[in-house]
Amino acid sequence: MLKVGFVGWRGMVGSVLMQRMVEEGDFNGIEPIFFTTSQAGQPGPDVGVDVPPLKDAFDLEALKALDVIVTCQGGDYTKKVFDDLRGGGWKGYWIDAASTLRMADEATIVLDPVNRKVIDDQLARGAKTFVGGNCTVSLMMMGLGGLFEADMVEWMTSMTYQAASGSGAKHMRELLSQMGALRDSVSNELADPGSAILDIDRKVTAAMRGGDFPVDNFGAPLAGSLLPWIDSKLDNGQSREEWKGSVETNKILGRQENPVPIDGLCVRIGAMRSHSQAFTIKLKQNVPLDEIEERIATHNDWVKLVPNDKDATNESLTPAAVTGTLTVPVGRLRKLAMGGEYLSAFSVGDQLLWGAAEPLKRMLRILREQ
Ligand SMILES: NC(=O)C1=CN([C@@H]2O[C@H](COP(=O)(O)OP(=O)(O)OC[C@H]3O[C@@H](n4cnc5c(N)ncnc54)[C@H](OP(=O)(O)O)[C@@H]3O)[C@@H](O)[C@H]2O)C=CC1
Ligand SMILES: N[C@@H](CC(=O)OP(=O)(O)O)C(=O)O
Repeated sequence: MLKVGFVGWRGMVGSVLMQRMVEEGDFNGIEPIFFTTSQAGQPGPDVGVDVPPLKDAFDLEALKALDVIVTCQGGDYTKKVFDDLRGGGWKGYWIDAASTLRMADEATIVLDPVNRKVIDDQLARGAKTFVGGNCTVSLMMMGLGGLFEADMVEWMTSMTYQAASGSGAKHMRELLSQMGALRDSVSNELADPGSAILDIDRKVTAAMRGGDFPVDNFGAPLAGSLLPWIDSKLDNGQSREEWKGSVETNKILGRQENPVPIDGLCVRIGAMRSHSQAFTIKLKQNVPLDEIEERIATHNDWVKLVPNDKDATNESLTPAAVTGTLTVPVGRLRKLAMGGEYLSAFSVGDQLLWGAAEPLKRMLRILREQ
């Protein structure tokens, strides 16, 4: 039986992973051992099978006894532990949600509905390090995988609308606090249907700019606004999140030699945990729309085509509709005014499911099936 260590299981991504593994009976047939950076010795979580008390996540000897380590603890933990473990001769499988190792030669980015062949090839070569992709990248690939599979894409832009959860639990709470503060700033006016909307707007704007508006985590108002920068700045003016769109997509596809150019702007908006993206896709050829739709819809079991009309779009192609589900709707598909090779598309996906936990859960299954 595989001895599998879980680190970061009580964080936001880890909790979603635990929930999905329990739902699908994934703790049966493995020996799970839970680790912590702060609660060693306390009882482990209830996952439907007996588990020992929590072990110290920095105890290299305890980690070395494992066949597989699954970590959702974050990049700092990976940096602290991974090299020492490998340097100490550990040859087990490392499955990680953090970005730290993604672009390392030894690492394979996992998204098996899209790149199962790449994963299998890497396993056959003896690869042991598997990392979940960036959330916007994984969600884009789940939606548009059919176009990449058919090698139809010459280049693509992705303009993102990313949820607060991508920054962590504290940011989700802050977004709600900001929403509450805006509402509270005009509660009297809202109770009076005759109050002037421009007065409401003025007060809300003043509240948003006020010194006591809660911005400790985002550093600026998000509720009632947006933030067109995610992560750090690179020398070429891209944000790191924008850079990942190209390098990670091409690595997932195993196309580092002949990459598809992908670029765009990444924007934080006031959604809770589903990321949305608008795409402009330059096709290699003027392919009819029905063939494009067929390619997209049949690529995997989770992508769902949404007809390009208002009711269907507002019903199915929104964070409100998608959050908490594995469905990745793709809609707003139409040829753009620039010509028959220019396609628009819009997709939405739960950032904690396909964007983070689900690819890791499935990678563990792949290892078990070997
Ligand atoms: N692939 C992707 O797209 C994504 C990847 N990530 C990655 O996952 C990592 C973890 O992210 P996330 O889950 O948001 O991190 P969290 O901050 O929710 O959790 C990280 C750790 O914080 C500790 N912790 C301290 N207090 C609490 C508390 N009250 N509740 C729960 N945990 C607590 C836990 O460690 P302990 O038990 O040891 O104290 C936990 O494992 C990120 O750093 C990132 O690298 C995140 C989002 C998307
Ligand atoms: N950066 C993403 C979330 C994330 O954790 O990405 P990564 O796994 O690439 O660091 C966001 O803010 O929405």
